[in-house]
Amino acid sequence: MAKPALKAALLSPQRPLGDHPLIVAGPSLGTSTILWNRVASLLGGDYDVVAWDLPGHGVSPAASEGFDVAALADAVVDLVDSIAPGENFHYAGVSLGGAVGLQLGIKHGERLKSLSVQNSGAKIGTPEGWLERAETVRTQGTPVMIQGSAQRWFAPGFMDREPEFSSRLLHALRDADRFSYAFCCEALAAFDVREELGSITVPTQVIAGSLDGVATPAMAEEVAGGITAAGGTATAVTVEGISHLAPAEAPAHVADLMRSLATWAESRRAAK
Ligand SMILES: O=C(O)CCC(=O)CC(=O)O
Repeated sequence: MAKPALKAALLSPQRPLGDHPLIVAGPSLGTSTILWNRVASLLGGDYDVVAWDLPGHGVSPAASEGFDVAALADAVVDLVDSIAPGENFHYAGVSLGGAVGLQLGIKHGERLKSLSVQNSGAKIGTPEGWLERAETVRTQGTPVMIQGSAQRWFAPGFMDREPEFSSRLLHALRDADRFSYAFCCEALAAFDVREELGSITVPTQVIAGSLDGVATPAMAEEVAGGITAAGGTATAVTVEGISHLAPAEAPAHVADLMRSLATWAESRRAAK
């Protein structure tokens, strides 16, 4: 599988990297680094926050061939090495970005200080569903997804309360490259790490939205359970009243959870 090229945006204040712990944040399918703006503004005083974009989304170039979630995880490590060579980092990701986080924990665990998996799972949806979506978007473009994704992404009332922010997120979906979006769907079709969760040893939190029908609280419990069953450290938390985009819908709660995990993981590393 080809390793796609990823680009990222620094969401914390401009300053030399390295004086603060690094948080690397990953998007859900169809969104961009915008997803992390609010959490980054809450954490950016104490952490360097770098958010990456999926191929053909936001600032990342379109992919010309398919990739899997493992290749995305490899590309995230390359990205980190290009801005902070060899540095260990806290990782947070939503849905497909969370799947990349699980893959990082499995394959590149030595690089992670902590892992925050949000609105995600060890397997998301069905291969048939993703392959059908890939074909639809390849032939009709990403605008065909806007209505359905808006319903899945946001809890009822969010778009009325936050018209500008929700519209920016949906514009990222409209502007995404259709072929890259389809490749992402195919990567999700092939993604299933339920049998590999036990190899994740980095401290992990799994955040679910109580109204998320894509990545349910039960899926978050499954991830945390798979890690703890093998002796790892993981907790599952359900945030009430939100759907599929936790950092957009509940930024203060998510930032608090991420800060708690990162602080605890840093102090545990310092004590070793
Ligand atoms: O959000 C993801 O990364 C995968 C799930 C999804 O595509 C949600 C949606 O737009 O239907």
